[in-house]
Amino acid sequence: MIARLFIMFYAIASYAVFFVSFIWALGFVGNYNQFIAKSIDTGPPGDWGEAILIDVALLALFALQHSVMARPAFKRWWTRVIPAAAERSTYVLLTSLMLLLLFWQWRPIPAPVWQAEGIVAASLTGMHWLGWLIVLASTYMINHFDLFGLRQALFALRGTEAPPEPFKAPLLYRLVRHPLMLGFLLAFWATPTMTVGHLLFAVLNTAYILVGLQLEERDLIAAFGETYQRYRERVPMLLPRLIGGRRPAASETGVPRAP
Ligand SMILES: C[S@@+](CC[C@H](N)C(=O)[O-])C[C@H]1O[C@@H](n2cnc3c(N)ncnc32)[C@H](O)[C@@H]1O
Repeated sequence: MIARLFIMFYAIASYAVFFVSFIWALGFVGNYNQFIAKSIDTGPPGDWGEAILIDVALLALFALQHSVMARPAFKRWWTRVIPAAAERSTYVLLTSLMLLLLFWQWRPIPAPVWQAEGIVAASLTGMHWLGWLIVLASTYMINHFDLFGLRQALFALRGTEAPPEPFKAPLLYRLVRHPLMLGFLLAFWATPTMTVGHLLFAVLNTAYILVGLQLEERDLIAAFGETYQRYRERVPMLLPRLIGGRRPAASETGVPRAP
């Protein structure tokens, strides 16, 4: 019972660290210096070469941890070392710590790339916040409490193991297969003030998201098989179809097409 309570406490503590990193992420990317200690463009402009080297290293470190620890093979090995119920919380905790390190150590390159004014600036700020809203909403469409390890800890507290989450495609997941990542892309790119440092952050994160999604989809196909394959054929990856879209083939729906 003590061990189960400890896992629950660990899951809540990891969630609290995630919460801090998420709030800092909002302030970091949006440059809200009045609320947070350091944002993407704050700090004295230093040497570009050194800044690029450090920023790329920080993002690479985050990408490595975030992708390696998400793979099923790593999880199988890792859950021989730590309790299965604490695996997701550990992932959340280490990811959040990596993000805090990145925000803290990020070197700004504040040279401007674009500066929007008036209605364009307001629209970009609106799209930026829409992106964050999509990120948060998407976690609830999958299962917020499972993604952040709280569900697994709660099951452990009751003395059972959480069953794996089934395939889901509600709401935004009917428009694109990865709304959460689409939200991040909006939040990173839609800004009235784009600097060289911010552009580096947006470009590298976009590349990482595109590579990460290949790995995630490989795992999703292994987990959900034919169901995910059909979903993949029917629903675009990141950009929603604006009008109509392709009619699903009979093989995708199981229902013969009307002539
Ligand atoms: C951080 S979430 C990102 C989900 C998705 N890539 C997105 O951008 O909206 C990653 C987790 O969601 C799960 N996942 C992704 N798509 C799913 C789906 N359609 N149904 C159930 N789980 C899904 C993956 O297995 C993974 O554990």
